[in-house]
Amino acid sequence: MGTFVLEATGLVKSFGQTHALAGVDLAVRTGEAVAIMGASGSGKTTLLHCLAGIIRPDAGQVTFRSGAGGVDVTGLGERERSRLRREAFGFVFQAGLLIPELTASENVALALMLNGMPRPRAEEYARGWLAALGLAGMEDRRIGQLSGGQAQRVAIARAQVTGASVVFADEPTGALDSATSAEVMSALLHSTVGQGRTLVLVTHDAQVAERCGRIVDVRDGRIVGERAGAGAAPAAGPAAGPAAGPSAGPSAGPEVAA
Ligand SMILES: Nc1ncnc2c1ncn2[C@@H]1O[C@H](COP(=O)(O)OP(=O)(O)OP(=O)(O)O)[C@@H](O)[C@H]1O
Repeated sequence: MGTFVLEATGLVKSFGQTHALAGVDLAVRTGEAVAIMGASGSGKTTLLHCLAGIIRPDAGQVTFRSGAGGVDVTGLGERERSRLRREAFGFVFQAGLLIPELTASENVALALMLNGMPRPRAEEYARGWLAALGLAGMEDRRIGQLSGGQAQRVAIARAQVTGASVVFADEPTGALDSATSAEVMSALLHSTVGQGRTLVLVTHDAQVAERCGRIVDVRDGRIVGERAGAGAAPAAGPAAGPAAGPSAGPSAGPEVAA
């Protein structure tokens, strides 16, 4: 029924004797915020990495935009998967993985420059996104001169400036206090599902998970339960327009960088 922005079937992944994923099916609709929860070692990050084409499962399939014209992510070679990740996906990790020697705006602009956009235009887009995420005036600070929450908002800007259809976040609030975590989650949700994009996140934090529309529980490499969170359900139909998104942030799609 219908198409999914991501559809995983029968995912199996082992590391030596460890069965990290033991048969996972998961279908994600455009505009959903899905939280993956579970104990340490249950397979959450492995699942996220398979969905995002970072690692290849031993068995099973991940399809991006299933239905006509869907992309078999698991069938792609390393180069094509890397291109798909750069153009269609965005990533936010606990540590942010920002480059400390660069400024906030350079960190964000880099994502566009890797897709071929000239630096002045990339920096202009980056500044727009940073302003939209409440960081106006901090564009020229190096990452070490920002608070943890501010740095995470830079990471959110970087994940989305390319117009990513799906943002993957692994413990995006893991290092933050609860007030800052709530702010960062608001920024993350507003700039993803608020714009009709899709968010898939891994978290240990029940409060963070509750803000998503859907919570999936993983145990021993399997999905053992699923429930609705308090977050909004996705709008029916295809991606909503950018009306609800950060107006100052140009959602430069991958085609802009061509
Ligand atoms: N690259 C790897 N090499 C070997 N074992 C791995 C590797 N990646 C994951 N594992 C193992 O696979 C299992 C699942 O790991 P995964 O990181 O997916 O769990 P997780 O639920 O995300 O855990 P955590 O909440 O602690 O981050 C664990 O037993 C882990 O040790």
